[in-house]
Amino acid sequence: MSIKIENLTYIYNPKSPFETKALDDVSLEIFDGEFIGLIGHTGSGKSTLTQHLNGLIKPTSGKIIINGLDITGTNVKLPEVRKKVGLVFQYPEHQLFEETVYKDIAFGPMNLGLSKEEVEARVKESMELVNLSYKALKDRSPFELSGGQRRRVAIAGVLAMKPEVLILDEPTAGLDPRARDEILEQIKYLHTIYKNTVILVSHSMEDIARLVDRIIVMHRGKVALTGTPRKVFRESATLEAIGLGVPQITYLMDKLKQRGIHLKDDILTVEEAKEEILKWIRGKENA
Ligand SMILES: Nc1ncnc2c1ncn2[C@@H]1O[C@H](COP(=O)(O)OP(=O)(O)OP(=O)(O)O)[C@@H](O)[C@H]1O
Repeated sequence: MSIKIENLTYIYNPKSPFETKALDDVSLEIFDGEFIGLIGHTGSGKSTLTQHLNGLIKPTSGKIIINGLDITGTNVKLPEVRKKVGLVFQYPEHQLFEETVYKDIAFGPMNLGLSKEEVEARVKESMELVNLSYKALKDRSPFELSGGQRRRVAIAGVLAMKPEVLILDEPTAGLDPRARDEILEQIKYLHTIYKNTVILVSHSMEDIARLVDRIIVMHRGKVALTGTPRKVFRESATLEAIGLGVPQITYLMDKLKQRGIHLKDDILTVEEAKEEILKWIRGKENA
């Protein structure tokens, strides 16, 4: 599914002393099957933007067109939009409410009016996708599980709806590094098998650089930069000016360049850096 955002502005508490312009004339396009990383400082407008994409918030002005349909129009059926655009909120486990893992994950598909068998198949499949054992956990209370497992249950609940657009707002916030890496790898895996459109919101360049096709950087309610991770990381001065660091490896490569050691320009991972540095050493030895 493709998403087109045209001149989107959103103001919280308009015409009051608490008025805040959270989005300021944002225009951008997200293509079918893209894996997007939406990055920005706290308060830059990321959550406000994502909540517009399934109609949770109506724009102050501007349009959101999903697969050709303007979802800000008056006669649009928002439940239909929400079947297609799944949003995993920040700390989604706070919204778990059923007494068993099964019931929680089944809640969305049941509301779609699917048969009992289809609901069960979807619960099983989505639990497998987030690496939760169906057999061992389906009858447990979500509240007995670890933080990482509860997060997975909440993500599985959205996956069970089979959304064509999957939006995850800081899905790893508050998790330990291992749980964070596992969840990010699973999201990447999901995208490779389903080829759906994925928007992953994050504070951290480091976390998402390896995963996404394109990064959109938000700053004070506007799009500050957009492009492939390699292209965006070349803008290290702009990123630093808005208080977003580049991955450590990019920083290190910049420092080497300043000392006259010119390696490939757009290194993203430690493996690539290792290869380039070894190549450089071999070049020196043979010189
Ligand atoms: N419910 C609300 N009422 C009033 N102002 C709000 C509300 N939600 C967000 N804002 C303000 O809108 C601006 C954008 O906030 P938003 O939550 O969209 O940013 P964000 O980039 O998602 O931040 P974070 O990374 O902390 O989630 C901020 O100035 C924020 O204080």
